[in-house]
Amino acid sequence: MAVYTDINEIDLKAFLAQYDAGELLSYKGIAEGVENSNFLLHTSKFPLILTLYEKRVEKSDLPFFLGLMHHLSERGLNCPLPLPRKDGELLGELSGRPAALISFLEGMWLRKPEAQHCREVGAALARMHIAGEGFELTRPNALSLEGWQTLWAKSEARADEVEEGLEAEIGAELDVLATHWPKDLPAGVIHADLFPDNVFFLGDSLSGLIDFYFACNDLLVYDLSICLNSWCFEKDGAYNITKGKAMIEGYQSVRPLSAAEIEALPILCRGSALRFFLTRLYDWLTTPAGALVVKKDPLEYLKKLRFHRAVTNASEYGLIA
Ligand SMILES: Nc1ncnc2c1ncn2[C@@H]1O[C@H](COP(=O)(O)OP(=O)(O)OP(=O)(O)O)[C@@H](O)[C@H]1O
Ligand SMILES: N[C@@H](CCO)C(=O)O
Repeated sequence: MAVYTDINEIDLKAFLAQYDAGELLSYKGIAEGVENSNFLLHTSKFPLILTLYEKRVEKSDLPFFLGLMHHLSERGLNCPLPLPRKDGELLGELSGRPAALISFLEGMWLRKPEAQHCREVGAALARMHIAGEGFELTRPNALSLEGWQTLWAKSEARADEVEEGLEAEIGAELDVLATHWPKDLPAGVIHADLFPDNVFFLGDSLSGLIDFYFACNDLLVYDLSICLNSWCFEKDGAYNITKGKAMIEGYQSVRPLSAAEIEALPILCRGSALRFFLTRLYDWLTTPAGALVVKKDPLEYLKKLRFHRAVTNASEYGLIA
């Protein structure tokens, strides 16, 4: 359960009084997620999500995340809208953490997405990339090449505890990625964590995207590689080419990829698999036993990384030339 910071009713009522949000009727912690503490609030006016920002979120990045949700929402993307306080600020403080209220989005995330859902996610991702144009703030990707090196330095010495030989394998992978990472591809605002639990559906229709707390400026097609990794593999570790093809077609129905972007897909998929392997590995090694959070398996992403390493051509993802 991701409630790292607890709140009490008195503090919450005082916090809420800074907003034009009505009277508090009820609140409860939300069990999902691993990054921040989330609560569902019911007030006399509307339901709201209260987020307390935890370890991996820099306070100085919050204007980017909250401003981006506002920007995307104004451009017609269905995503949560931060509620301004009476003084106009989007960010407040509760229980010693930076905190914000955002609108509640109807829908549920899919435990077993199918190809048709992957197609919708691809299209929604491309719409987000286009809607992000013109956003005036920028934020470099803290979890790209340099950030991976920093994370790795913190886990490297204990990596072989997780699987024998990992220290050498990941060290070599980082070198390959540093040498071959593409630079001159179309860039813009990316979501950077568009996993199934961050996409809501009502029935079979996509109803919205949430959790913009890794959003940043990076290569647009890198974001697609994150979605291929998180949506298009089966539980047994096999890549589902039907889902991959549907996702890429969905994306291209809104924003066609250039030849250079297509060519870069295998290396980008390797990078994004490594990114999630590294954050999971770090959490695996450092989260204390008994913490109220479900740790995610780093080896799931190691298997994906190995799959991508063997890919020689983007057509293996389901792309039709
Ligand atoms: N705007 C929203 N509307 C409805 N439910 C929401 C909203 N934001 C968050 N939630 C609920 O809270 C849960 C956790 O939210 P979120 O994914 O932002 O947390 P996180 O800790 O950042 O998670 P992650 O592990 O995906 O990074 C979601 O799965 C969803 O159930
Ligand atoms: N989506 C991430 C967690 C949030 O960074 C993962 O599954 O590892």
